[in-house]
Amino acid sequence: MIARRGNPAYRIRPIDLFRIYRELCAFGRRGGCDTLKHHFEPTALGALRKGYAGRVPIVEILQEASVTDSTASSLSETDVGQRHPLLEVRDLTKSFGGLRAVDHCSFQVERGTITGLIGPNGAGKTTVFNLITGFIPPDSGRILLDGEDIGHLRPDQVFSRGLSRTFQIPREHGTMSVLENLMLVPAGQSGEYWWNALLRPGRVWAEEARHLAKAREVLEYLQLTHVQHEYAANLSGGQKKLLEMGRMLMADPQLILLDEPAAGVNRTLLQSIIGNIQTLSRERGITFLLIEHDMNMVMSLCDPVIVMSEGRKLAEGAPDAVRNDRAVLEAYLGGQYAAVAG
Ligand SMILES: Nc1ncnc2c1ncn2[C@@H]1O[C@H](COP(=O)(O)OP(=O)(O)OP(=O)(O)O)[C@@H](O)[C@H]1O
Repeated sequence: MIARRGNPAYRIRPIDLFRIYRELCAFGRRGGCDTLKHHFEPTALGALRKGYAGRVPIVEILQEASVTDSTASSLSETDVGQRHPLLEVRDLTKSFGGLRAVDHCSFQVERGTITGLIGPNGAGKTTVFNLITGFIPPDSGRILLDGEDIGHLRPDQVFSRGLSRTFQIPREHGTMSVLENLMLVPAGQSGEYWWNALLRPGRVWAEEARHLAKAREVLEYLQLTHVQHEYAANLSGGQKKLLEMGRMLMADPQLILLDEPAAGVNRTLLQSIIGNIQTLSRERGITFLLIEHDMNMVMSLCDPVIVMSEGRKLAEGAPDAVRNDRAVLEAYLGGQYAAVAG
């Protein structure tokens, strides 16, 4: 596609062109240029390197391809143009006996955002998380992840599609070390089957070495290396939340749902958690949807903010707009939100 610029240095073999096209399609579905370099698969990068023989920086090529090149523009129309939000909740409803916890609730989460989900106690936020992640089935409504209906899937199936979550109360394996907690995450490990250990020991070791390297990288990233051999049960509340985040990262998620990441966390670790969310969003293109009662955190970290009340979406918008929304203030009845709104 870029070969049509007329510069022979830009010529690409058809097979590489096909790979690039395929990867650009995948990229288009995932979100813009900024996140491309983090999502590009090694095969495509290899193809690009081969095609361009290192003459142009990869990111520059991709920006050209997706922004200015005419063939790439037609790609945008056919593929990127039909791009859907990363997560879409449509008309979701869930009752527990006579109590309607989620009541025809609809909202969207756009790629690359850190979206806040707030609302007074009992508004239905955690129930929405449980529905999205397959922990409970909806009574009605749809949940679409990247356009695919995931409303009927089990939690592990949702997880394998790149959607991870944390819980209000962390669910670490207390009698295992921090490192082991991370090593457990990758699904379908060959070592889970005893015959592989006998028949394919090399494969099992190689896989374990890969997971170990990744776990160490995640620990370093989250600054938990110093507690890697500690039992998870011995960690502080904040460290357990970081460990949960680490478990998410082991799965290379595209969307992370955080349920009250600030609850029970001291100020220092809270800054670390906030910093990690921002960096992961900016550098790895991970999208976040987070429930939080700490309004200072929500207002400084999230954009947009979705407000739920009595099972429904009450308001949505930029933090400042939501902060001054009368209906939102009323829903909180002059509680902590009103205090922040000043
Ligand atoms: N498994 C359940 N069985 C019965 N009622 C439930 C169940 N889960 C939630 N509820 C009820 O549904 C309503 C919404 O609860 P939910 O936990 O989703 O609210 P929330 O907005 O997350 O509240 P909070 O901010 O206090 O965590 C509440 O009245 C709650 O008591």
